[in-house]
Amino acid sequence: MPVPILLVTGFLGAGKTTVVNHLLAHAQGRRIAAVVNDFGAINIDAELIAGASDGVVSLSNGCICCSLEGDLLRTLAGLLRRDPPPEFIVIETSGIADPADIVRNLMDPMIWREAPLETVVCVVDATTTATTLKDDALLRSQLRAADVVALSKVDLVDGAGRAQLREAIRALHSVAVVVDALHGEVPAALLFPVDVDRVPTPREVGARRPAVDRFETLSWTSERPVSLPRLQQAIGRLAPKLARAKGLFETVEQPGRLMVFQLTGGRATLAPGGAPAAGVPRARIVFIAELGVLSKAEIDGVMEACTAVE
Ligand SMILES: Nc1nc2c(ncn2[C@@H]2O[C@H](COP(=O)(O)OP(=O)(O)OP(=O)(O)O)[C@@H](O)[C@H]2O)c(=O)[nH]1
Repeated sequence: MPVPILLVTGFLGAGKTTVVNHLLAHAQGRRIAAVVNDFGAINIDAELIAGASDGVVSLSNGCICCSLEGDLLRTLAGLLRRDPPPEFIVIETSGIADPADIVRNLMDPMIWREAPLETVVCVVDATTTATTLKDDALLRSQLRAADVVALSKVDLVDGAGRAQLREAIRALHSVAVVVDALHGEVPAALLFPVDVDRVPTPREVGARRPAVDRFETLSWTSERPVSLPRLQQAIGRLAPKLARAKGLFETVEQPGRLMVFQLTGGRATLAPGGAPAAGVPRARIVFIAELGVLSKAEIDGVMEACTAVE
């Protein structure tokens, strides 16, 4: 039986992991394997994915649309050799991935025969303005690859903003189904094929584009817990330069449990995470910025002050 692939794409921090987690939580007994690509050296997403019944494979420190494309194909081949193989495979791209290149690779005849690409979902942060969507080539490419556009964070915009964004999406890519996806809620029927005997049609893909390095990732780790008031100050300083940050760490205030830190679209949030794992640093944060905007020395300088003992 072919194993359908669901590709989840979308810009940095759009809400892809949230969509994947919602999907896995509503898998209704289906055996799903998740492949998660984080651009940074530390794959935070793999730890934030819960409930992939057939396991999570993490690909980090590069992008599966370019530097890690061979790793993706090898990973898929490995999943298909499992006994029993998964019933579905979900691939979460990194936020800087151009899905057109991934789609092209997934049409490799060997992969296509055993694991056809069924659906491409593009998660779009509903707070994105119509102008940004039109002006950003990467966002446009992510959108144009999609069968389904899932609007995340609809709770953060009013009806008029949402309507404008929907109109801009329709103007760029009228064939996609656009749905509101508050906290990742995309209807399963849009993602899982109803008719398992139907073979997906191969997709048209354009010529390969040269990879353009627009973002870089910097990782910071520490064996010491983070002080929350100091972190707040540090993020206040760094935020204007950041496209995205996320991390897992213990805090001075509540040692012995992990906090999940997220910064996207200038909004920082902190949520309780699981128990700290042995053998990994107590604090791990990945920062993503436009090339040349931030240096490792600056990150280290600002972040080390968050752990300094009085
Ligand atoms: N308010 C609100 N926040 C959301 C919603 N969906 C996702 N988020 C938050 O947005 C932040 C980023 O979500 P993720 O799912 O990690 O985004 P991502 O696209 O996987 O991020 P990258 O993999 O780093 O590109 C997290 O703090 C989520 O909790 C939503 O519908 N509403």
